[in-house]
Amino acid sequence: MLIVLLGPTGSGKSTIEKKIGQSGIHRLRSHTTRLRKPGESEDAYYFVKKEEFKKVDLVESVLYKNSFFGLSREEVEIAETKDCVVTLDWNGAQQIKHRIPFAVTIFIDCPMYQLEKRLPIEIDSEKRKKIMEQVVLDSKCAANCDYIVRNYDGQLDEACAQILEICRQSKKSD
Ligand SMILES: Nc1ncnc2c1ncn2[C@@H]1O[C@H](COP(=O)(O)OP(=O)(O)OP(=O)(O)O)[C@@H](O)[C@H]1O
Ligand SMILES: Nc1nc2c(ncn2[C@@H]2O[C@H](COP(=O)(O)O)[C@@H](O)[C@H]2O)c(=O)[nH]1
Repeated sequence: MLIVLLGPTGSGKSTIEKKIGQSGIHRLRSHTTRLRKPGESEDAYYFVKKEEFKKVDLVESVLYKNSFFGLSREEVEIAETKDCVVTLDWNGAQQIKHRIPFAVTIFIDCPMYQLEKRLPIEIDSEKRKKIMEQVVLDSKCAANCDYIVRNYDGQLDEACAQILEICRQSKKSD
């Protein structure tokens, strides 16, 4: 079973991945050529050089902000026997939907004003404006996802419970 999370920055995708991980949902690890961000955990991705990335057997890949991201066949195969979650952009999610019939896409929804409040305080107004413009673009894919789950402020437990329920129902209908 493979759950693919999508949603704008700050909607809570990594927080949800961690929380549903406590219920036994395994997080798949993507490869990327981007550098590790300060404070980012070492296992957030397989951080690799472009030459190495090109050699990986990938099920899907995208070029995003000058860096490559992709999910390897080896990672996807884990989802054949285990309940798994991965966060992808819309382009990658479409590729996965074509190739992995049991993948379920879930858009994580949050109101704009809450997303803006969740942005780190040090981000200046110019950058905030750009990020929020991208939020509008990223939100357009919601209607094409299999499910939309609200992760409004204070509703993390409810959001995770809904995702676990979707996982249960999807396995039943397989
Ligand atoms: N239900 C919620 N209520 C309040 N705060 C939340 C909730 N869910 C997540 N947050 C907070 O919102 C912030 C952004 O969450 P997170 O990093 O999980 O988002 P994301 O979608 O993974 O973002 P990005 O795409 O930028 O990596 C974090 O500070 C997190 O603690
Ligand atoms: N198509 C894919 N998109 C991916 C993958 N791993 C992450 N992502 C998406 O890339 C951007 C940037 O991520 P960040 O860690 O730099 O914030 C974000 O939209 C992720 O959802 C992947 O394997 N394939």
